[in-house]
Amino acid sequence: MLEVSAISLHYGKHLALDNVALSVADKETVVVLGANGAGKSSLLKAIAGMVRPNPGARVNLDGVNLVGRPDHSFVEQGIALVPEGRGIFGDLTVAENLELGAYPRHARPHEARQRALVLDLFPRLGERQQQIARTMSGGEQQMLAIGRALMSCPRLLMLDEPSLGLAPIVTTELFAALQRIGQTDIALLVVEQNVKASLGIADRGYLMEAGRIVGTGSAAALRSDAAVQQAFLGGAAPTAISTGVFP
Ligand SMILES: Nc1ncnc2c1ncn2[C@@H]1O[C@H](COP(=O)(O)OP(=O)(O)OP(=O)(O)O)[C@@H](O)[C@H]1O
Repeated sequence: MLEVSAISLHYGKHLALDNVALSVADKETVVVLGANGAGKSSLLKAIAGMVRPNPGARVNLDGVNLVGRPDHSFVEQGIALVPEGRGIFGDLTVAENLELGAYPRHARPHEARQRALVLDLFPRLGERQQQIARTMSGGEQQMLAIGRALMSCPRLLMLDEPSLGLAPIVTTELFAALQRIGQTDIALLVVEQNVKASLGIADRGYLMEAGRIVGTGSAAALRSDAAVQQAFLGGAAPTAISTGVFP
């Protein structure tokens, strides 16, 4: 469904993404792993149309290249990003945030259905409809951010560090909800420092280092890979990972 290729991105002279290629199949859950600064957030932003990669880049959704189109057309094509830091409207209520999520024209006819899906996934949002978003806990705000993204009827939901700053029990709850979303028609592309939890819900994964994809494999293969274990699962500092882990 999503085929990304030749994505290079400069911030001034700094090459943040170097010829990245990646794919996500229909209904698939894919995780992107990498140390801080590897380029994971930049990659999601490029796929969401929030930053413009270098000429020649392709973000193909069902064969249509979206690069160069205005950013709202990425949402209209069914791509939603829950950014790091959540991106909710803190001064608005839960209900208002969800309503704004359904703003894209294609999503409006499905607002009631999507709201039902969101409240089924996150019953707490139903109990807090009139609460001002910024007064909610971090976990509740993350649920609202995901709920707001779901209101836009995405076919591809991307999440940037959804568990950042959350307590372990809240993270468990969050990943259970993501797993349920992954069982629907929605494909997921997740960037996450919690490698264990993200590989637990993923079908496949990619490893990024210094702006490049350096490995890919099934979630099971990644989980048992020595380099991944040492860098992310064994308690060693998640610095650089060796290249060519999955040639
Ligand atoms: N707006 C920007 N201007 C300049 N440099 C940037 C900008 N955004 C990111 N960078 C740089 O690009 C590189 C990739 O950053 P990015 O945030 O994509 O990495 P990341 O893997 O998501 O890291 P983290 O896990 O720390 O968020 C880093 O070196 C970062 O400092």
